[in-house]
Amino acid sequence: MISLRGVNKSFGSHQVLQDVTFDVARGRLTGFVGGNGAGKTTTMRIILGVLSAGSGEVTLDGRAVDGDALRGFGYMPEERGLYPKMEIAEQLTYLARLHGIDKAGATKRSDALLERLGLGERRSDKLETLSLGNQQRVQVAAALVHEPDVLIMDEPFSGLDPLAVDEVVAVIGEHAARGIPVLFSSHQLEVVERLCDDLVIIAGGQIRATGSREELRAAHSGDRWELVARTDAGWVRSVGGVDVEELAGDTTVFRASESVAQQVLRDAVGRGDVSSFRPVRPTLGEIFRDIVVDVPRNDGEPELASSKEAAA
Ligand SMILES: Nc1ncnc2c1ncn2[C@@H]1O[C@H](COP(=O)(O)OP(=O)(O)OP(=O)(O)O)[C@@H](O)[C@H]1O
Repeated sequence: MISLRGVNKSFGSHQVLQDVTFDVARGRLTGFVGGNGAGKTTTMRIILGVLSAGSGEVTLDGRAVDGDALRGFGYMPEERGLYPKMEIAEQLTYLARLHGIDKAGATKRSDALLERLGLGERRSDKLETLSLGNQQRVQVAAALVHEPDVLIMDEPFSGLDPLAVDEVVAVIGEHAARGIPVLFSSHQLEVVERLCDDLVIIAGGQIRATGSREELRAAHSGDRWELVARTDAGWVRSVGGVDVEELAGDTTVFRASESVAQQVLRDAVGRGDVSSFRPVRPTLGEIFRDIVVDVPRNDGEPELASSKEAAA
C-alpha cells in the first residue's frame, strides 16, 4: 500500500498541498480527481520523489520510499516524454532495459504489450508517425513495460476515444489485479466512475473525500429515493417528512429519511402495484460538484499584494 501522511508543499509563498493524507491499496484502482490546479500532479510527483514535500511522508507498505523502491514504480507523466523519432518497439525495449531487464526479456515484454494495445503491426514505426491516440497507448506501454510494482498515471485516458479507453482500462486493470497499487488521475469522471474501486477527491490542495466508490455514493445520496408506481403517486406530496423533487409520469423522486421512505413504500404497496423503489445514488460528477463547489481555486494566481504594497 502507498500511504501519504500530512504532505505539505509550497512553491514560494503559494501553498499548493495542505496536509494531504490518503492510501492507495494494493490490487485496487484508485482514481485521483480534482479540478485544474487542485494539486494532483504535484502529489504524484512527490510520491515519485521527483519533487520533495515540504513536510509529511510517503511510504510503501510502511517503509519510506527510497531509490530501490522507486525503480519498481511505473509512471506515466502528464507531459509525455518519449522520443518522437525512435521506433516504438525499440524505445519500449530501451526503457525496459533501463529498469534492468535483459535484452530478450525486454523485447518479449515490449512486443507483448504492443500486441495487447493493438499496436503490434506498428512496432517498427516511429512514434511521431502515429496518431495522438496511438502515441498515448505507447505512453501507457512505457509505464508498464518493466512490470512495475506500483503504477502512477497522470491523465492516462486523455486524448483516447471510448474504445481505446476501454482497452487501456483493461490493461491497467490486469496490472492492478496482480496486486499492485494503482493511482491514476483523470478529468473524465464517467471513466473514473466506471473504472475505479477507490476515489480520492482533491480541491484547493486539500483532500476533500476518500473512500470506495460505493461508500462515497452512499455518503452523498442525501436520502433521495425513487418510487415507480403504476398508480398516481401525487399523494406522496402530503406525507409528512417528504420533499418531492420530481413527479413525472409514473416516477416520483423525493427526499426523506430512511424510515419515512419505508413508510412511503408500504403506503404505495397498499395503494397498488409498485414497479420499483430504490435509493438514488449520485453520479461521481454530482458528488464531485457537491464537494468542490465552495472550494476556492488554487491555480497559482499570484497572492494579493499586501495592502501596503497595493497602496504603493
Ligand atoms: N513548479 C511549479 N512552480 C510553481 N507553481 C507550481 C509548480 N507546479 C505546480 N504549481 C502550482 O501548483 C498548483 C497545483 O498544480 P498541479 O499541477 O499539481 O495541479 P493538477 O491538479 O495536476 O492540475 P491539472 O488538472 O490542471 O493538471 C497550481 O496552482 C500550479 O500552478
